Amino acid sequence: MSVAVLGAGAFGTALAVSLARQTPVTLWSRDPDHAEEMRESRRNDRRLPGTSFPDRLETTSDLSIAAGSGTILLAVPMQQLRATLHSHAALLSGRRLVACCKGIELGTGLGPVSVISQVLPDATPALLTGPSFAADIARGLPTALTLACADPDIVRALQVELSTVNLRLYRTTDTIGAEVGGALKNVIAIACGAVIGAGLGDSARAALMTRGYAEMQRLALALGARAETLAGLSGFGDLALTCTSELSRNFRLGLSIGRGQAFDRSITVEGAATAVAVSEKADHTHLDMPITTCVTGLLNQSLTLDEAMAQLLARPLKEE
Ligand SMILES: NC(=O)C1=CN([C@@H]2O[C@H](COP(=O)(O)OP(=O)(O)OC[C@H]3O[C@@H](n4cnc5c(N)ncnc54)[C@H](O)[C@@H]3O)[C@@H](O)[C@H]2O)C=CC1
Ligand SMILES: O=C(CO)COP(=O)(O)O
Repeated sequence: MSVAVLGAGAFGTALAVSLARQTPVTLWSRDPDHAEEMRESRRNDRRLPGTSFPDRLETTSDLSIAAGSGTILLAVPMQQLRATLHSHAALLSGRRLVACCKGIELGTGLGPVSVISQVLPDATPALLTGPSFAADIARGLPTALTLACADPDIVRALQVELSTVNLRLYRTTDTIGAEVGGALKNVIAIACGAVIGAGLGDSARAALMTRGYAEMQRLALALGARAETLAGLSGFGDLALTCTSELSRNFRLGLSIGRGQAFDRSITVEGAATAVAVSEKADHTHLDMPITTCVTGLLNQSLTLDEAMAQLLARPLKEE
């Protein structure tokens, strides 16, 4: 079996490097210069510096070559997923497509599996998500992730195909739970970064993580997910990683908000758009998502951090 990874960012490259230690992998970049640069240097210095490519990793900017692989991983940012699928619909239709992005689409409120299903109804969509930094995967450090696909036979086959000696995949058929956990944990990580950046303390962070988890569960259950999925790697696991590590870009965006510093908006920070998308969804469905709403307010500068904290602390007292 061979694998293609579409999107030569940090995560796509890390997955390609990891998988190419055991199987042939084609890494596709939309930019021919980038694909050629990687082919010559055997590295991706633009997005994942310091990692050498295994022999079985090839790069290309020709999607018809990449699409010859049996399984296709989509490692483009969430808000670019629909455009990528539309641009290459003829080659991707009817294929096994494993989304590797985390987020909820602006405008539609859909997660990655749902976007694939909508754009390419003949494809078999899956989602690879959970706690992992690209740098850790590329170095071959021990990692465990969730692989979600509605089809129980296909998810088993993909689990075997995409697990490696260092990358252990757990499977689930609950794609909604996996989508929501991976998306919302980034929003909560921005909130946690903000309180740490402002010096509000580890106790405040623990409160946000726990109540943020309650928001993740509330949204996921309302959409038909299973509670145990949220307790797994794609939910609790990724929340724990992202809210506690400065390697996380979402957490670092929060830190910069808390410290009143500028942040480079060209960096991929999925939680920013997802906060807006989820706030809209919460409004339509009358779901109570106070932390997500506050993060949206911080990002669009309609709220200061002091005002956001005051709002959260002044909410009516309730049962846990
Ligand atoms: N970096 C990490 O540690 C991890 C990232 N992820 C997820 O992976 C996804 C991608 O993140 P990164 O790779 O880190 O981002 P990145 O910013 O390093 O790379 C994104 C890549 O997507 C490409 N791209 C953007 N729009 C495109 C389009 N329309 N068509 C083709 N290619 C396009 C860009 O050229 C770039 O190479 C995100 O959803 C992120 O949440 C998940 C786990 C870990
Ligand atoms: O998803 C991730 C860890 O699981 C990566 O986090 P960031 O996108 O915040 O860097």
